[in-house]
Amino acid sequence: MSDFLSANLAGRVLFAIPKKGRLYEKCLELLSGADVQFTRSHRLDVCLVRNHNMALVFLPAADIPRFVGEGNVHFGITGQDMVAEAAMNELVTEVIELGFGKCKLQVQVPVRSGITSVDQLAGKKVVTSFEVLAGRYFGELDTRVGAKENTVIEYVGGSVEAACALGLADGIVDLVESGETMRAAGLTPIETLLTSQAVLIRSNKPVSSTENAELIERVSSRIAGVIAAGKYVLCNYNIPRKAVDEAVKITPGRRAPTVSPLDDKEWVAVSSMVLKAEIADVMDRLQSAGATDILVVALSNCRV
Ligand SMILES: Nc1ncnc2c1ncn2[C@@H]1O[C@H](COP(=O)(O)OP(=O)(O)OP(=O)(O)O)[C@@H](O)[C@H]1O
Ligand SMILES: O=P(O)(O)OC[C@H]1O[C@H](OP(=O)(O)OP(=O)(O)O)[C@H](O)[C@@H]1O
Repeated sequence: MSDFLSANLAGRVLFAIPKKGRLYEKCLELLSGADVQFTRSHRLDVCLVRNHNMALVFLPAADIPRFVGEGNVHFGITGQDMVAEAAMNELVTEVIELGFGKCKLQVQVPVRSGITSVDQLAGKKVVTSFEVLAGRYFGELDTRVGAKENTVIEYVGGSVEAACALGLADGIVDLVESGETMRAAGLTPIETLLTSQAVLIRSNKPVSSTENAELIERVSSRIAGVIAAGKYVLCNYNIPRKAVDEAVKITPGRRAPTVSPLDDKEWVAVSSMVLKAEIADVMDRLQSAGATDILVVALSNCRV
């Protein structure tokens, strides 16, 4: 790290971001939505934030839980799977589930192996990048089934799905999202160890100054706003006054909908936040209740 950087890091809030991989682009979108301004120079994994007393530290997603848990950085974004694998659940607090990087950690075996239950893997060989979680899981399994020999857990850093075909393993423990990688490798899932998504975590160690504690709070709250904006739309419509009670039940909003008078005494205008995933159904029900001019507006940001 340059002398300039180390001198300027002192006293700043440190925020860890995955340096590449599945979560990287989404994290950049979040930082932009939260107006965290920075320029990442080509070779550097630390950069100063221009508009806050903060620096970003770009780290492998797997290392972020430990850095946050041990208090080397104040907060960060990583996967729940990484927090569990690093055994850092007690040392960090999950502040926000971010809704991306969703996947499952599954035990998989070759379709042609005929294995249908994890019990059949006891005493055999399992390859994984999640040696802690897999080790704990198969350790308990070995005890439960009274295996004569312990299941062997072998670590590989990537391309785990190739292990069975290469004769290295009887089964693997790996992440699955669409299932494409698993199917292409001729594998099938027989057990789910955990489900995961990206999370904002903060260290349980105390923050040295009130200003820094407030800054962590402010940036977390901005990120929560960006995430909420992605989940909700704003639904505006006109409805006869006599039907407004029914309409409000359909669009109760987060706290309560805004109901405003119109120039026509018999009608009111309603504005309410609605979950994006439910909007089509909500529009159908509003129409049946007598609503007209139903407009749905995307939110680019919000504070909830
Ligand atoms: N296929 C996937 N779909 C969704 N999320 C995933 C998927 N694979 C991994 N993730 C999530 O993204 C996190 C980071 O995974 P990724 O494979 O990008 O890590 P990495 O090993 O640091 O990057 P790289 O593979 O580029 O070295 C995982 O811990 C998991 O939470
Ligand atoms: O179910 P799918 O949608 O196919 O995704 C699963 C794949 O994604 C992850 O690997 P990634 O592509 O991140 O590369 P890696 O093997 O380098 O970790 C994971 O390890 C699987 O291989």
